[in-house]
Amino acid sequence: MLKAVQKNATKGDPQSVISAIDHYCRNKEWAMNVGDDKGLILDSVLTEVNPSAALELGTYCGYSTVRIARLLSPGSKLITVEFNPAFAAVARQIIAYAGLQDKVTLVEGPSGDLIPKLRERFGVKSFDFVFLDHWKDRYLLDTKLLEDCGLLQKGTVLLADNVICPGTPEYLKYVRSSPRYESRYYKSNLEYTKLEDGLEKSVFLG
Ligand SMILES: CCNc1ncnc2c1ncn2[C@@H]1O[C@H](/C=C/CNC(=O)c2cc(-c3ccc(F)cc3)cc(O)c2O)[C@@H](O)[C@H]1O
Ligand SMILES: [Mg+2]
Repeated sequence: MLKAVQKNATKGDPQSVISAIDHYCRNKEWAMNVGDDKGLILDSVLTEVNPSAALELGTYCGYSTVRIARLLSPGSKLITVEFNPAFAAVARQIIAYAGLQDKVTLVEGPSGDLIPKLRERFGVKSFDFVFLDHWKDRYLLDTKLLEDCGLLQKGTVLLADNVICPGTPEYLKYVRSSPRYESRYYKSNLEYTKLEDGLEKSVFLG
């Protein structure tokens, strides 16, 4: 994937990096990026929120990191968390190739350990936007951790990938039944396939 970006994308042009990855994953080797269909929903929710502090759980190769960072207003920041050093190394190169390294802080380590340290280490008061795309059975735990650490504020938008496939049943149940969230499902399809998948947008009500 990294080679495909370096070969086919234009340095400093995030859209060309996104297109190169999508082309590679459609034609050469499938990969678990949020992809272009769900990516358009991510783009529209992000543009609507226009966050000054955004968090991504599960960088993987940095595809959604680039999608998010390219739409951030000047001075806004994205913190992305990845615990696999090999994926983090690839993501750093893809983010840099897109020219977005100044907007993105990639933190290596498990989200469970890092979330409680984000305030002291990065001066984050709270997040306006959180993209969840890491292990599906950790969405709920980490959402509760973000609540407990006071990193969510009234109006914070959580956007969760894969709520249908592979699925995040306990997370969905929580955000859809909790009085502290206003939740909505965006139907789409699993990246680079015709299978159904979707994103769940949940607004924290405080
Ligand atoms: C331990 C929890 N904390 C974590 N802290 C930091 N990074 C974490 C964490 N978990 C996982 N990660 C990282 O996030 C990424 C994991 C993503 C998991 N995603 C999926 O399993 C996934 C899987 C599919 C999928 C769908 C259909 C299939 F047939 C096969 C796969 C589609 C997707 O869009 C997916 O996001 C990796 O880079 C991993 O190293
Ligand atoms: Mg995903």
